[in-house]
Amino acid sequence: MKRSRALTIAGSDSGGGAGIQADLKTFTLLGVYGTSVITSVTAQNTQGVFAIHDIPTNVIDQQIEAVLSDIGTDAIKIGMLSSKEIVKVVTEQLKQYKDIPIVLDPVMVAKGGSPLLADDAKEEIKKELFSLATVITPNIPEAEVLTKLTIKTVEDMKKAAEILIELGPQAVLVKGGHLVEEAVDILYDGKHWITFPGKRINTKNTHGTGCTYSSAIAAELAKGKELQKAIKNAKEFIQMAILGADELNIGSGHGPTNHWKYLEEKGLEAWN
Ligand SMILES: Nc1ncnc2c1ncn2[C@@H]1O[C@H](COP(=O)(O)OP(=O)(O)OP(=O)(O)O)[C@@H](O)[C@H]1O
Ligand SMILES: Cc1ncc(CO)c(N)n1
Repeated sequence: MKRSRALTIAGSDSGGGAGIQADLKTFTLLGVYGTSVITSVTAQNTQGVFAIHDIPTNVIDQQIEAVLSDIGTDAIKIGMLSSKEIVKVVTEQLKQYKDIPIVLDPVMVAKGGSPLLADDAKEEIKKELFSLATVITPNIPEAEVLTKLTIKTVEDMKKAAEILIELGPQAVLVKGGHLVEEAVDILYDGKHWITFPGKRINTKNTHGTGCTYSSAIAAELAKGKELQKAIKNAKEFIQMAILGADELNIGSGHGPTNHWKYLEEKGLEAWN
């Protein structure tokens, strides 16, 4: 059977809950053939980040080249890009592939608070990479850093989206996982507002929710879904994964979400 293809350009999480590992699991469970470009290797588990080693930029460049010159891809998810130099090399490569949908998750800090992105890389991402994205998916703290707003409500999330759309992405999805009451996400394409509601689930096991969500959106885009439908399915995927997280009970800190849950609930329909 022919499978759609998705590429993740992100950091490695040795604990398997976030980064490249979460992305490849998500791609597989959603029926998509996954490829990867590793930007950094982190020594990480459910308790924290203990080391970060950036991959040399020429090796990142060659990974992208190796994947795209032979295998190709139907969508790209971008996660951790820890330095300005890494942002530059990824931008230069992706400028050549303007027709491939790109989901850009502007990852800045891990759940425990460890920074995953240098300050000057933030500016470079805003200036150079945002305009290549089909959708950018900041969480609330990331949207605050990018817009310098304080975000406490859905109205604040909308104000942030209005600022971020001006930086050139086709759409902005501000994620409300950090809101107190509900986990509602807001999509804005410069004209329309779409709300993706979500019940807040009370669990400490939310390591990698952002990575899993953005890679689920990329997988759905790879299968040919429109952006809105891709996000709707991905939201259902992440909600189920968070709901099932306590069953998994991995590690003693912030454990990963349950990537299998959506496939368990939907059966092979998950692959369509
Ligand atoms: N406790 C929760 N209950 C329900 N949904 C949640 C919860 N936490 C996050 N979400 C949802 O999960 C998705 C990911 O959002 P979130 O804001 O957690 O990303 P993130 O902070 O980038 O994650 P991370 O940096 O840990 O990978 C969003 O759809 C958000 O609404
Ligand atoms: C490698 C990696 N990417 C992203 C995140 C954000 O959750 C993380 N903790 N680790």
